[in-house]
Amino acid sequence: MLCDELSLASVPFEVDFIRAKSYLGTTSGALEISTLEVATKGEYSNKDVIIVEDIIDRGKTMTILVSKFKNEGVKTVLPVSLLDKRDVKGRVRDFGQYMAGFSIADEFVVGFGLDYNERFRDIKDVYILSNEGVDRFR
Ligand SMILES: O=P(O)(O)OC[C@H]1O[C@H](OP(=O)(O)OP(=O)(O)O)[C@H](O)[C@@H]1O
Repeated sequence: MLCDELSLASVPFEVDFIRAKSYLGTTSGALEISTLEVATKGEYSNKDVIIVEDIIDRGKTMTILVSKFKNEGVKTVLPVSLLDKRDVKGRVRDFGQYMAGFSIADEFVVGFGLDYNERFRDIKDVYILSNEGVDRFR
C-alpha cells in the first residue's frame, strides 16, 4: 500500500522503517522502539516528516514517535494512519493534527499487516477478531 502511494509523490523523499512494538496479544504493554534511536542521529533535522502507521489505537505509539521526531529538530511532523480508534476511552492524544483513512470502533482488528500474536498479518482485508479467535490463538 505504501509503495503504491509513494509512486504518486511529486517531490523528492526518503523512506525509513521503524520497529515499534507494544502489543502482546490484545494487551498494550511497554513500547519498544528498536531502530529509531539508531536511525535518527540528527538526520531528520529540519526535514518534513510523515509518520505512516497502520493503526492508532490507544495513541501511545504515535505520541512517543512524534515526540522523538520533534526532539530530532524536524521542521514538521505529520502522523498518518490507515485506521483510527478515535473514540476509545483512555486514549492519549498528544501528537497534534493528524490524518486517518478510517475511524473504527474499539474492536481488536487483524489483517492487512495487523497481527494477533504474529498471526493474520497476511490476510488481504481487515477483520474484527472474535472472542473465539482470541482464545484459540492465545
Ligand atoms: O496506538 P497504540 O495503542 O500505541 O497502538 C498502535 C500500535 O499498535 C500496533 O503495533 P504493535 O505494538 O501491535 O506491533 P506490530 O506493529 O509489530 O504488530 C500498531 O501497528 C501500532 O504501531
